[in-house]
Amino acid sequence: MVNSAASITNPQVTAPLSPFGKVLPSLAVITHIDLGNATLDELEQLTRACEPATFGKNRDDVLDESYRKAGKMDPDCFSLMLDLSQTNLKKTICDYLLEGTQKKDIIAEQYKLNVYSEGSFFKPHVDTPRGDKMFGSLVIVFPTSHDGGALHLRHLGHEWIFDSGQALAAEGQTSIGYVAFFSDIEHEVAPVISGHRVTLTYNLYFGDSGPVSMNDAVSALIEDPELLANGGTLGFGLRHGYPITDDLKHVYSALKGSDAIVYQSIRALGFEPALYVYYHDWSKLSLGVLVNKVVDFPKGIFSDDDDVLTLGHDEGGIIVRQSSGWGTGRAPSPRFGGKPEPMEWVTPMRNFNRQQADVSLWYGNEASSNRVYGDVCLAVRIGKAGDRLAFTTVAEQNEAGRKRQEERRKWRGY
Ligand SMILES: O=C(O)CCC(=O)C(=O)O
Ligand SMILES: [Fe+2]
Repeated sequence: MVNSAASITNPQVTAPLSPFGKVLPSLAVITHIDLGNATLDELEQLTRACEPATFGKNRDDVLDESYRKAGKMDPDCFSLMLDLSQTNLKKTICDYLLEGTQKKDIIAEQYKLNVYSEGSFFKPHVDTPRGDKMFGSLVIVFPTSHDGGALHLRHLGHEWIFDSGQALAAEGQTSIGYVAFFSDIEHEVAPVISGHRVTLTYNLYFGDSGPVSMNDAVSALIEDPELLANGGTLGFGLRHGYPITDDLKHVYSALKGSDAIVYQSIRALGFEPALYVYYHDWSKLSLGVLVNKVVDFPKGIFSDDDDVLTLGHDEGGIIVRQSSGWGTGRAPSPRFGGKPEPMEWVTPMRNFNRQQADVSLWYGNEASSNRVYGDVCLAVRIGKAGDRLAFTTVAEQNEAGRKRQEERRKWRGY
């Protein structure tokens, strides 16, 4: 989700107004309202010119005022002086919402003008996707004073609230509020207590150069001889949240949206993307360990050189080192024999699927209580430049991990 109050001076809407609701062109009364300075009377006129808003239910548009109470005006009944291409909104949405190779063209299709006056609301719902390429919605809230009418967005137990009435009132200059969110986000407009919440909704689509070309984008990335020249691991942070239990097997078939596209594109190129929990080593920032399950970290203090990395490695994990960026020079624990595998993050790690555990570990010569964090990602092994498909397979890695785990068990005596 992105939201903000963008500074745009005097957004204006021109609307044909009629006391009869839907305006027929021949009967239309053309009125112009400056939504940056609208009077109460103008807003009431705008409200009256709207039709009751319907909502999409099983492919039908349904009118049910116990579910959605608001006014709507179709785009052929108004024209706006707000031109999205004159703002940086599409760029902002692209920067915050889209990742990696999806960061291309966005098409924002004007959908409806809505007026939520006193007592209006829209109960929890997800927007009906209009076509394969639709990935989300954008709501613009004009600076007309209102109390209540906050937009609540919910996803996997998280909730974000955008109280446009408060946010816009707090802005020093005339501004619009905006929220953009993915199509699978449940959202709700709380009842408007007073005033008028005037919004414009857009359907957001990927342009032609969007994720359909993901295969090409991933293949261009892998063909770059400077990227992991000697082979290594590419990491993709997951964009969506999934219910995680102790292993990750069930997540493969549940992958959604851009996560599914990345996964399929990589497989189509002959590589083997796999899901891992990436446990961070906070004391050595560029290092981490990829484990194909949630690690049940032991309680209690271990030997001197136990740390998150070695414990993860003992569980069959692969120690990886970010190959560029800050902190890349620090060494892993001496007990870990092999060299960490170089890793490049293609899309940043997100914490939607965070696993955490409290452990007591040795850092330097002091035992301390630590919270260990693991985030789920897709990782792909690639061979060296020129021979990218010569990579260690997931089965080979798992076998090596299993042997290591067995050795550690013997060594620890359990
Ligand atoms: O007005 C809003 O903030 C959201 C409206 C909405 O959910 C919709 O039009 O589908
Ligand atoms: Fe909606």
